[in-house]
Amino acid sequence: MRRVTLTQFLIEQQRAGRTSADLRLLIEVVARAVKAISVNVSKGALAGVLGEAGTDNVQGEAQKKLDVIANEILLQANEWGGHLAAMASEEVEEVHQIPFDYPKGGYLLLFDPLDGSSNIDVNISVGTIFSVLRNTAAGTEPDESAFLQPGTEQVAAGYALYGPSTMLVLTVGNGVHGFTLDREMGSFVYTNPFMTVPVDTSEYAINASNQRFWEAPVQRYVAELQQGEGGPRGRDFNTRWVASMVADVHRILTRGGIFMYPMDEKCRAKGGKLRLMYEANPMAMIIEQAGGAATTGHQRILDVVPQKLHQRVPVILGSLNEVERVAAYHREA
Ligand SMILES: O=P(O)(O)OC[C@H]1O[C@](O)(COP(=O)(O)O)[C@@H](O)[C@@H]1O
Ligand SMILES: [Mg+2]
Ligand SMILES: [Mg+2]
Repeated sequence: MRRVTLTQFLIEQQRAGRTSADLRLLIEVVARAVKAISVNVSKGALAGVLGEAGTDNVQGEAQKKLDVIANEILLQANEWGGHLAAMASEEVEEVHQIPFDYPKGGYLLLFDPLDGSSNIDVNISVGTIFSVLRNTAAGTEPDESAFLQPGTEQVAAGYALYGPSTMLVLTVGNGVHGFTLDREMGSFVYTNPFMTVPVDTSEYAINASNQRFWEAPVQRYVAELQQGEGGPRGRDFNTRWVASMVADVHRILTRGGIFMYPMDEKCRAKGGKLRLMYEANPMAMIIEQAGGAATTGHQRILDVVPQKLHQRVPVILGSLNEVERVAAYHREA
């Protein structure tokens, strides 16, 4: 099979009028930053990048060294790129402006620089998640309100998975495409065209230790799965929980499944666990582009009108028929 690189794939998307030259170049800059993060992640203790950074982020979470390193790599690479009006990151409270003397562009980039932080020190797959919006705000320094666009307004979304191999999975609104990093060549090679999520599945992902905090619809749904063949579902279900959203979602994109971080009594005050703008929205766009579905339980995630940059939402996504069943249980409740 002819080896196609990410650059060639994006040029073909541009020729087909699916991306602008600026968006193509922006994605290339993100891909370069991902390669640098991948080098740091794969070096681990050899590069002294494991452990706590000794600082907290806007979420009040203790930052890992790699959270800070990955954030710096993405900020620096994209500041210089010339395709952005501004950026937002899980690790930075305010909107990150492009330095005044740097060229600016028409896009807004949002990212979770290191997803699955609790797995860094135990050498389990982690990732990076990103989302791209158009800058609709007038003026040179977009503020938070410029970013508060529903997920339907995303022009691109993607994630990097730092696992046994490093992969980049993205959509520009024309299906979902996977690329594997060829470390010798130093480039991403097109390995997974048009990834799709099977509509049915027998595999679910949820942090079961939160069961006592779940709402009735999720209690009911998971109880039925656990009853297996002898229960109302009439077949057995298996479970997986990596606790790195990127890794759990990648498994679902590869072989199907349902991922749930629903509303529960533990995270109700915060509105949920996962962040809308740089975790839920990009993953929802990818899953929908792959034929799956993504809901808060009560609403399609991509239709949520954001109120705050670091807002959290319940997330239920994956194989269409299972996600619709969970949404139906919420309607019935
Ligand atoms: O520790 P828990 O409750 O299982 O939560 C795991 C979830 O938290 C996250 O690690 C949150 O993301 P960050 O690591 O980027 O903060 C998700 O990747 C994952 O799905
Ligand atoms: Mg995350
Ligand atoms: Mg993170």
